[in-house]
Amino acid sequence: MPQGNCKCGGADCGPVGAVGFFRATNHGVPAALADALEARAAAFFAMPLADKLEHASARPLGYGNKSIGSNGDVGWLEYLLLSVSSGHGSFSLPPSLRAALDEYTAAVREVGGRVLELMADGLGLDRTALRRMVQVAGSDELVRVNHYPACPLASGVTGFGEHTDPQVVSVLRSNRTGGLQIMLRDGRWVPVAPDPSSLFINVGDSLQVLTNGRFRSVKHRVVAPEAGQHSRLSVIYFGGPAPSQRIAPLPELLRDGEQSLYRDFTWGEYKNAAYKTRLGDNRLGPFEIPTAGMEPSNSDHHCSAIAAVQPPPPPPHVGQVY
Ligand SMILES: O=C(O)CCC(=O)C(=O)O
Ligand SMILES: [Fe+2]
Repeated sequence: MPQGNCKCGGADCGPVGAVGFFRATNHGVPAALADALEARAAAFFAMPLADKLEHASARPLGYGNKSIGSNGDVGWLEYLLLSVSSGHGSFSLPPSLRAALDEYTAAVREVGGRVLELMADGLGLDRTALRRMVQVAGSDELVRVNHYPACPLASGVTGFGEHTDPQVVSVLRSNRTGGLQIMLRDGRWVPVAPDPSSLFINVGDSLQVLTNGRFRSVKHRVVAPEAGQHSRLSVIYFGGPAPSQRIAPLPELLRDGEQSLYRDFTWGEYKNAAYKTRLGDNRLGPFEIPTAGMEPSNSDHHCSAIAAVQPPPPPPHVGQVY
């Protein structure tokens, strides 16, 4: 970011560990906005379940509890999922929460847009080439507030099962409670040290396709806090395109003779296909074009019931860029 830093922390920035995930500091989103949202969201999640369920009518948008998507994925969490573009959807929220969400989302959306401009610059594209796909009338931008209470009875419980984010880019902030883990290219899971003053940027599946695999979406998951730990609260902005947006490797990026790794699809088609799958499935699998000498990627990863996740090995490096 022009006035910020995207730090690269050494060994894990190399070819083995380079995945589409980094931490942005000095991003310009005032801490007061995030703090206000965190307080309002905590008050919302502290309400009786019956009151919260009144906000669950707009599925898949609205309030959700333990169930993620409609295909049986569960996690130890509750959440609010809202559309940014359509004014957070049609259901009512406490006005103070809505106002805090609006203000925070506008600020973090700007960070997402600027990250996309810098990525486009770095790729030698027109500066607006990526941003204009997701920050345009009709685009499918979402904001999600996840609340993971401490699990009193067990440790290592799945809060949010492993997955990649389907959109172009995601911008995440959490409170001081950890739990987020990402998978390095060699399959190792590493914890991400929580840092409420930073924003964590994820490459989504759509950006992987647009760059023909130059930028890779990163698998991530969340382990719920244990008894005695504070709840984890995270807020994520997802930059997704308009349903009619064609998702295909950008021709400007393809070198002479370079084959597209994916067949063309629209964001609407991808979303429809993704909603029929499980969270941990390789949702790009059906769109991959097998290339000579390359196995199609494995698409039978499932992360289903609330279950203990394999504890990660000691982290080789924590908290910066992976
Ligand atoms: O809550 C988190 O830290 C991450 C959640 C997540 O990956 C998501 O909502 O897509
Ligand atoms: Fe995610």
